[in-house]
Amino acid sequence: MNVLEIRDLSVDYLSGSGTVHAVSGVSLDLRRGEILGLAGESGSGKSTLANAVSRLLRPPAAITSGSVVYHRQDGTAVDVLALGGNELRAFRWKELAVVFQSAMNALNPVSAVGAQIDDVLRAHAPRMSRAERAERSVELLQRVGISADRRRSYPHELSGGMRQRAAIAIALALNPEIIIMDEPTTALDVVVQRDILGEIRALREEYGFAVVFITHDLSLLMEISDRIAIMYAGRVVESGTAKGLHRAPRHPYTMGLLRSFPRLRGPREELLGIPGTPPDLRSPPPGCAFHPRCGLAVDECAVSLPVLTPGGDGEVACLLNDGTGVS
Ligand SMILES: Nc1ncnc2c1ncn2[C@@H]1O[C@H](COP(=O)(O)OP(=O)(O)OP(=O)(O)O)[C@@H](O)[C@H]1O
Repeated sequence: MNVLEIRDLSVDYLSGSGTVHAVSGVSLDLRRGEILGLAGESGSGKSTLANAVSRLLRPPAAITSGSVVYHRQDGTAVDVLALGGNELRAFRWKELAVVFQSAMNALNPVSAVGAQIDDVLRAHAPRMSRAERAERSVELLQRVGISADRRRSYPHELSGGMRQRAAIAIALALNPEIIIMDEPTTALDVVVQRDILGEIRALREEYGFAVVFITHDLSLLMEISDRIAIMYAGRVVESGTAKGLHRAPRHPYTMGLLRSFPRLRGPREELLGIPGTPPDLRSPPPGCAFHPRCGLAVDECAVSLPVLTPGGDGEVACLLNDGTGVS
């Protein structure tokens, strides 16, 4: 059962030096209660996609095609891109909340964290009494591992990990169905990062929300996600279960990403990385955008744009995917 359906979504940035095709024809499903990881190098369009879905895009960004449909528990479908005014305000927080990379930027520096939860509740749950809001703020902070007495702390008085936890508590305030997390742990050290990943999974079990978790670190995504979609140059090039992608990646780019990050568990391996740099999205290479960097490319890769076709336990867009995997 899908909670969100993205179809053929394209987003451009209109700039003086040319149009940046940041997201091109992306179709993705988010299932109710799952953690969907979105991976890809910097500039692959992950944040643009997330911002389009959460309606946070600002000019010069423009959605040039596609649709985003949100399915409520009661069966009604919401055309997210058509929401405006009060409907959009209600959609954010109540149905979809976002946690950004830098909690310092997302949190209000001049307001205590408890008060910030209170603000969200006051704006979006007007029937709650002051006492109920205070109780809920403490409960949420405690739930993410922040003691009740820290509710009067300002963001700068908290560690990076605590700030990120506070941002998660605020996102949880109205019990949304979807939480989008854009690099929520990137700035944190590995131990804190792992604690928070564990916490997110536990919260998901408890509250049942679905998560879109964005990071460039594929090995980290393997730890937390149920399914993963890999983006390259604005397109999804492979998707599958975390287990499937880990065991048998099919797209040469996925293989490269897997070799680019140290695994959080398991034996040490040599990190190889991916040669070359991501393409300029004002004029991406013809055919498969990855072909100039791909060690397995054949002549046709420079000509034909591969479409997503079933592969492994998901889909892959690679001409070399013949159903048995690239070897
Ligand atoms: N305001 C903007 N104006 C023009 N181009 C932009 C703007 N914002 C992003 N882009 C371009 O859009 C493309 C996608 O960027 P986006 O931030 O979505 O990628 P990302 O995968 O989230 O990268 P990162 O991990 O660095 O956040 C990049 O080529 C980027 O340079």
